[in-house]
Amino acid sequence: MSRTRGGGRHLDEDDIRVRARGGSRPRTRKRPKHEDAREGLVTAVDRGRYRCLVDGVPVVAMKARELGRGSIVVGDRVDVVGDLSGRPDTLARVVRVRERASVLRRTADDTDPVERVIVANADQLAIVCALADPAPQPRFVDRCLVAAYAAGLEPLLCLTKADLASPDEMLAIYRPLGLPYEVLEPDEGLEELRSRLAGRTTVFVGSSGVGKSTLVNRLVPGTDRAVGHVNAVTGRGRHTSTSALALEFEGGWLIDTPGVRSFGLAHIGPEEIVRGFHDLDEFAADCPPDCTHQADAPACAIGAALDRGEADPDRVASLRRLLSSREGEDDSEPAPQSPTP
Ligand SMILES: Nc1nc2c(ncn2[C@@H]2O[C@H](COP(=O)(O)OP(=O)(O)OP(=O)(O)O)[C@@H](O)[C@H]2O)c(=O)[nH]1
Ligand SMILES: [Zn+2]
Repeated sequence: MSRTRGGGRHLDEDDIRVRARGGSRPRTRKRPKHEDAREGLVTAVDRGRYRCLVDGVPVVAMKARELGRGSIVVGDRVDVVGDLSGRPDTLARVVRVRERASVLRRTADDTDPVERVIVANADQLAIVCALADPAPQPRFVDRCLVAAYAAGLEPLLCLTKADLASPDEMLAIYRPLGLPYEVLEPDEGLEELRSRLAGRTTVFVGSSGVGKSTLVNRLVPGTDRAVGHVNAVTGRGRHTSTSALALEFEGGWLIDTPGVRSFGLAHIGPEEIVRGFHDLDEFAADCPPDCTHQADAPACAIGAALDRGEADPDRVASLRRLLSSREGEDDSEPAPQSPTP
């Protein structure tokens, strides 16, 4: 039972708005609890339409009015009612968003007070960074790490284009963080990476040209078409404007984020970053309120632990670098190799 008034004609955004505002809605027989709702997973969002996988069938849905302004994002587990056939020109309704196990957020830049949830329920953040062409951007990686720690996602560093340059320098920077990482070449197998992705929900982020699409395509062949030419929500032939797209992968999900080039970190406090450093977090409990934990912070307990030889200097340097990554705005330029004390 499609909600179209005029039969199975093409629905567009205006149709929906008109109908949602319209006063006479003979179709709504009240089903307050939506007992017939089925659970779905949101795999793409495009201008008020949600593509949901419901019992293995991709269904396009709109948001039920009763949900108000709350956001629905890729990765959300939702309850869906209405036409769940998945046939063209049918439109179901999302009536509930289930509690999220995690939310990955961003702001447009570090001063933007409006934070936006990009993806829900992910558990891993694959940070794609090229070793050359474009030059590695540790600053971008740092900001992604901060976003991952704040969201409670496990970071996974994917260093691409290893055929062009050595990973040694980048690995030296990130080794103290104990990150899982993958060094990737175009002609080498992806077995280890695959095993790290299987059964999990992984968000891929990367700045332009680092080879993220190439990598996602190698993992899930055929996504090029889905992303580039066919609208991921409606399946129709026009370019998509989705900001994220979930692809099934070996018992889990890969979530590509074509529109996400950087993370504004305005919404993330220093505590959330320190929380990602389990070995330093306990020292921080003794810091004065609003401690910056930087080298010049008075009475910083992390600094004191460093002086006593109880904190790992490389870890402290990494923490300080991540803390200061909140202060800049521009992700796009390669980071100056700042020698952190
Ligand atoms: N040498 C080399 N080139 C690669 C590798 N991976 C991707 N490339 C090339 O790098 C360029 C950018 O790759 P994309 O996969 O489009 O990069 P992207 O990160 O998706 O960037 P956008 O398309 O801007 O989102 C393309 O010309 C690829 O062929 C690699 O491992 N080695
Ligand atoms: Zn401190």
